[in-house]
Amino acid sequence: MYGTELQQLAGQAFAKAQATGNDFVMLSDPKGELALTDSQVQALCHRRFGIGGDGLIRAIPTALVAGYEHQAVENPQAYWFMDYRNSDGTIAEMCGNGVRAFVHFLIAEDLVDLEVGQSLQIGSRAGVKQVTRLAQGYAVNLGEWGLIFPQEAEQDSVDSMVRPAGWEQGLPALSITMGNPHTVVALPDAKMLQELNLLAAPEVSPVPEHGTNVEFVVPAEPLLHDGVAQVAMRVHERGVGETLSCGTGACAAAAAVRYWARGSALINVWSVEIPGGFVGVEFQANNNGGEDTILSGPAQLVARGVIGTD
Ligand SMILES: N[C@@H](CCC[C@H](N)C(=O)O)C(=O)O
Repeated sequence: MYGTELQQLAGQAFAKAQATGNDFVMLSDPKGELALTDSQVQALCHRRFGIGGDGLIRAIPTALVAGYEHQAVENPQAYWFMDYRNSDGTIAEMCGNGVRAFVHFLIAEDLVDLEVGQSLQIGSRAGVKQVTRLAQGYAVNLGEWGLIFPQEAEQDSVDSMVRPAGWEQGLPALSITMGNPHTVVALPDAKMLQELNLLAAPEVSPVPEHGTNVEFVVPAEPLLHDGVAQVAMRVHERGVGETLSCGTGACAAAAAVRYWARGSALINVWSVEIPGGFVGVEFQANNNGGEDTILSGPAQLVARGVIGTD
């Protein structure tokens, strides 16, 4: 299985990275020569027949990405573009864990020089994002979050229904864009979150135009610990299945719980526990009257190698 696809890529150097257990095959393509097919991505991400990963990220100069060259013109600092693919080969607009892993990879490959405290601009399908290197990990400004169905949500705080596999009834949900789509559902307790079957995709109605990632959240009681709001989350990702973490999903989860509680004082600093660890989420008012979302967390390179089919 996938022998042909791997053969076609034989000799290509790769790295493997993870960020809170969300793992990626990383490829460097400085001349824009690697036009990967869906089945090549599936082969590389396959956990038995390939390298294994929730997704694949190709580092390519922004100026060479068809349809996104303007990002390099408007923002010459955004030299590198994060070309993200889900493990099934589909393209996603953004990956919050992936962009941290991406910058870590660029540093490790000597493609950029970035000291702690310095920031870098990264081209992506969701626009140019600023990533800052922290003493431990990275923080990325993912830009403005938004409601996918604003009219419905504003009437009711509920705009969709989600039915997890094996459940008779659906649960109320809120669909949020972080550049990519998310549908967030609150569960009453941690036991229910733990027992949830996420092997099959939950049923979402209505489905946002380009599909959705589904996050299940349990807010801590009390919500605040030392001024930080705490939630636990599990996710079923579009194009992947259940993963140990989803950075944009953590931001959407915090944004949804915050939206549901908007009658009381808004909390801006959140900690999201996922099966792969913890990420931080911060909301900051921006100049457009909206709110930017800043995601922070670790990233690590776990291996380097060369694709081969001997
Ligand atoms: N795991 C990522 C999100 C990856 C893309 C997602 N599966 C989609 O299709 O939108 C993250 O950390 O944000």
